[in-house]
Amino acid sequence: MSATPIIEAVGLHTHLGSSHILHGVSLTVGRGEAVCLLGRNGMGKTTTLRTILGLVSPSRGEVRINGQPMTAAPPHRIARQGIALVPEGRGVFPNLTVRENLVMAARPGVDGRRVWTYERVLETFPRLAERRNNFGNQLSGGEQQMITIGRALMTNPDLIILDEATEGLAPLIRKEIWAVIRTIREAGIATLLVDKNVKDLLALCDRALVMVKGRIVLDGATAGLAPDDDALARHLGL
Ligand SMILES: Nc1ncnc2c1ncn2[C@@H]1O[C@H](COP(=O)(O)OP(=O)(O)OP(=O)(O)O)[C@@H](O)[C@H]1O
Repeated sequence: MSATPIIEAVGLHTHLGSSHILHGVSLTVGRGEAVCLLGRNGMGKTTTLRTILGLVSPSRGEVRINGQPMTAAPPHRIARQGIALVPEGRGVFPNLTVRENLVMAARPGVDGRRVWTYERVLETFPRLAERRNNFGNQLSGGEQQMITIGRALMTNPDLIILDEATEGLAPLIRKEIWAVIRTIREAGIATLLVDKNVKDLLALCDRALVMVKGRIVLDGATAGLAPDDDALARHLGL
C-alpha cells in the first residue's frame, strides 16, 4: 500500500464572486480511509469539494492527487485519477433503464482493474436488481441515489466523494445507503463524506474534519469523538 494520500489539499483559499469563502483549508484522504467533513450550513464544505475536484479554482493553495499537482485541473482529469463524485441531487437519465444507467458508466480503474461489474453492483443494491428493467423516471429518490452510487462504483474508483447523499431520504433508505458505504469501505475504497447526520457519519468514518467559516477547526480520529463531544457540539451547533 502506498503512503501517498489520494487527496492532499494544502492551504486552499477560494473566492466565489467577491466573497472569500475558504481561508486556508488543508486536508488529506489516504488510501482506503473513510473521512467525513462536518459543519453547519454555509461553512464551505461544498466549496471545499468543488475546489478539490477542479470545479472552482482556488486563489491560493495547492491540490495534489496521488502526489501529482492537480490544482484547478479539468474535472475529467481528476476523475481519471480514480476519483468518483456522487453529487447532491441525482442526475439519473429518466429515459434509460436502471441497467443502462449503470452500464454506461463502466470503465476500468486507474490500475486497469474491473472488479465492480454490473452484476456486483446489483448484488450490492438488491433494490436495484429488482428494478433493473425500470426506467429512471419510475424510480424513487432513494433508488435514484443508489444508481448514482452504483454508477460511481462502475468506474472502479479509489475514492468516492459523497455530498449530502442521504439528503431528503427516508430513514430506512438512508440506512440502506449507509450499509452500502460500509461495504464500499470494506472493499478498500476510500470515501469522503459530507452529510448532516453527524451521528451516522461518526460511526461510519475513521476520521472527522470540522469546518467553521471556511477553516478546518478539528481534524481527528472518530474513535475519540462522541456525538455529544463538547467541541463538536459547539462547532456544529448541536
Ligand atoms: N456563487 C456564490 N457566490 C458567493 N457566495 C457563495 C456562492 N455559492 C455559495 N456561496 C456562499 O459560500 C459559503 C459556503 O457555501 P458552501 O455551499 O460551500 O457551504 P456548505 O458548508 O457546503 O453548506 P451547505 O451544507 O448549506 O451546502 C456560503 O456562505 C454560501 O452562501
